[in-house]
Amino acid sequence: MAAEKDQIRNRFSSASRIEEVELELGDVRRNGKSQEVQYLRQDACDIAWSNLVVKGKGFEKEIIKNISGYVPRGSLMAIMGSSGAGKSTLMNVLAGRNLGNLTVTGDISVNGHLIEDNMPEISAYVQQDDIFIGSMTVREQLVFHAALRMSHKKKSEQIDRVEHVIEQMGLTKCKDTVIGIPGMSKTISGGEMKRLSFATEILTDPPIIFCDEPTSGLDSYLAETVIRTLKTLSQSGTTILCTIHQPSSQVFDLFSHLLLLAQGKVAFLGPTAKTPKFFEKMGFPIPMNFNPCDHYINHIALIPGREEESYKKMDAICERYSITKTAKKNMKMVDSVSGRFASSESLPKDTQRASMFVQLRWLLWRAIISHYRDTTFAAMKVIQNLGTAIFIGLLFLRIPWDSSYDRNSAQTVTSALFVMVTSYSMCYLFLVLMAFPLQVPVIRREHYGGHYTIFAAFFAEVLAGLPFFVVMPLLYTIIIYFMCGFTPDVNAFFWCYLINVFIATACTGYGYFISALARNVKEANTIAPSLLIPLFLLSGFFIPAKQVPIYFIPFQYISWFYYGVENMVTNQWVDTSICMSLNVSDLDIPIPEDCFDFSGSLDDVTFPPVRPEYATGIPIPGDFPFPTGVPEIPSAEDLYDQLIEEIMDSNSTCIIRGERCPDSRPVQFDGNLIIEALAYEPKNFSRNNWLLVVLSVAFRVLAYGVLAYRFRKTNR
Ligand SMILES: Nc1ncnc2c1ncn2[C@@H]1O[C@H](COP(=O)(O)OP(=O)(O)OP(=O)(O)O)[C@@H](O)[C@H]1O
Repeated sequence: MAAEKDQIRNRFSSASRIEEVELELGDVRRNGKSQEVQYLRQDACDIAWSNLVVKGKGFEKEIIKNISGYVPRGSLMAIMGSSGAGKSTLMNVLAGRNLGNLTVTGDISVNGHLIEDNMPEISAYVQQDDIFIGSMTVREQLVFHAALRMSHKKKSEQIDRVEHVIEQMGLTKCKDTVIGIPGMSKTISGGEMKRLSFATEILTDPPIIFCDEPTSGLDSYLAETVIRTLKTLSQSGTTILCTIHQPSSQVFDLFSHLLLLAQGKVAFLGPTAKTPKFFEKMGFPIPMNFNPCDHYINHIALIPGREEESYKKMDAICERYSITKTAKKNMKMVDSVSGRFASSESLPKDTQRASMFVQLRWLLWRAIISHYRDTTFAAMKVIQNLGTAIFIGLLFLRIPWDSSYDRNSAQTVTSALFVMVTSYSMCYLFLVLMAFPLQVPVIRREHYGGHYTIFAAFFAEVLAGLPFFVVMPLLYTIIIYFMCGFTPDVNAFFWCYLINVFIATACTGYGYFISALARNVKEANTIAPSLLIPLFLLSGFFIPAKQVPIYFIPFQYISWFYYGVENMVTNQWVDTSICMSLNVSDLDIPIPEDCFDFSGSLDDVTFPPVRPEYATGIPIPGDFPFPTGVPEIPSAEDLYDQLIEEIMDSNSTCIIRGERCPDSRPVQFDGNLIIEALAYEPKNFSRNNWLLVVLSVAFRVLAYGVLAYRFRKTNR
């Protein structure tokens, strides 16, 4: 015994804490279970909490009702209770996580140091749900965490640690397997996921580990394996607290300590070995061949229909516990250690946050893997883009590089421009909405774990996405531009591509913003249409920009549809000509012979200008959807009418000014008329391009702001 204590004394830096170690050893011995000695690590931690009261924000009802407790270093403690007893709430409060909706009063100390909001820095928290970036392999997940959380160590040490943890958690078989996304792609098994969660958290060998339901979803063998691993860790001095639901007897036997919660109160807290005696003294001995956990829970459960009786029984058990020797000893420990030191700065830190450069480097590495490794998702993105482009091309098919627009084809091309911008925006926006919200919970958890800043995570994500937004628009533009026979001009082609890039970056920025507002993919996809439709309707295609009601003007300012469509229409039609066929022989009125000699250049009669009333393309609300938005080019008959009027009025020789159409059709008129009819303005071209760039940045800044606000420290 003396030798053991000496051994511990040598390993343990703070001599003043030896009595507690002795107490722990005493507890182990008194239960007569084993000769095992706990060789405590240098940075081992004991946890105490006093007068802890927890309420839901805005609720009067207390979830945790003024409880105090003490967990000695090196304990493996099970927190048990019936459903709704407050286990997860207590765990979250002790771990300092997920406190956004809770009001907490009371003190929590580690080694006597009062904890404020720094528990995450000195502990690991294995949460119930295993969330990862699914396109990483098991090993990459650990290498990434080692790089960020052990940046103060050499690379070789990090890799050694990764390999050690892989072996320790039995992940060797699947170390190079891609983790996968549940419900979307093939994943490693549930047990492997759980072990990977543990491996990720124990990489840095933290002195305290919180585990929320570590065995949920595991079969009995795996559950025992996981708890056995925790047992080994605790034997080296790590303090581990687990909420757990009715473990098997074998698994339960591995826990050194038990905390039973009964509707927010302590029904028992102490060495597991003392629990049977306590219940026996209460008159509830464990029946033969009965799982002790089931027995304990049965006595502290809130039974539906017998609530009053259940509460009375719970109160009796809690009161009885409070006068036991175990409770008194606990209280003594709480009183002696609680808040002994005001500052907790000297406590061992689990994680050393890497520099911003290291954070960005590794986050970018992960984001690139996440964007481009998942071949199914990448292929889906490409197919979606190219498929949409080909569909639009086929729908508005024209001879490529054909400059001879007639009335119909001018309308078709203008519609194609609008459809190109809108469907392209939708494709890109929903790609972000399908992918980014999946990453947000991972970012949230890792940010709260202190591994990196939201800024680094978001910036890396944005950077990783950019190549896609540059390359894909090129393919998209090539397909549509040629299939739809847009204006045959190299400059115009490159502008069309560039505008598509600007639109892609603007609409994906909006996608990031919506994703930042939502809690998951479903929510993001639910709110997206209502945030998108106003911007879509304000593209200027349905209602000319100048007729937008004043209260919608702010939406118009942030509508990339408006800037994008205006620029696409301008790019296509500015200073181009639209040729019309005029069949002179069809006319049944006398026209001077020379009237349609198009070879001349007389200016006596100008070709009738298309008067605004001819540009009847101003949308009619009832005529939704969009093709009505295309200005109606005046028909040849309309033009004849005008022309003949002019001829009659002027009584002059009738020769039309201008050049022949390239294909010998007689009349051409200015494409600017289409721009005018839609109330777009060519002079806005560069302004719009700049505004698209500004929107791309502004939406991303906004998305970052929302994430930073949602995941602020006080919301942890
Ligand atoms: N933020 C909150 N606001 C209001 N009530 C809350 C809040 N969080 C939890 N509760 C309530 O507190 C009680 C305890 O919840 P908690 O999740 O801690 O129980 P639990 O013991 O972990 O239950 P289970 O085993 O079913 O997960 C429940 O009645 C729950 O509805």
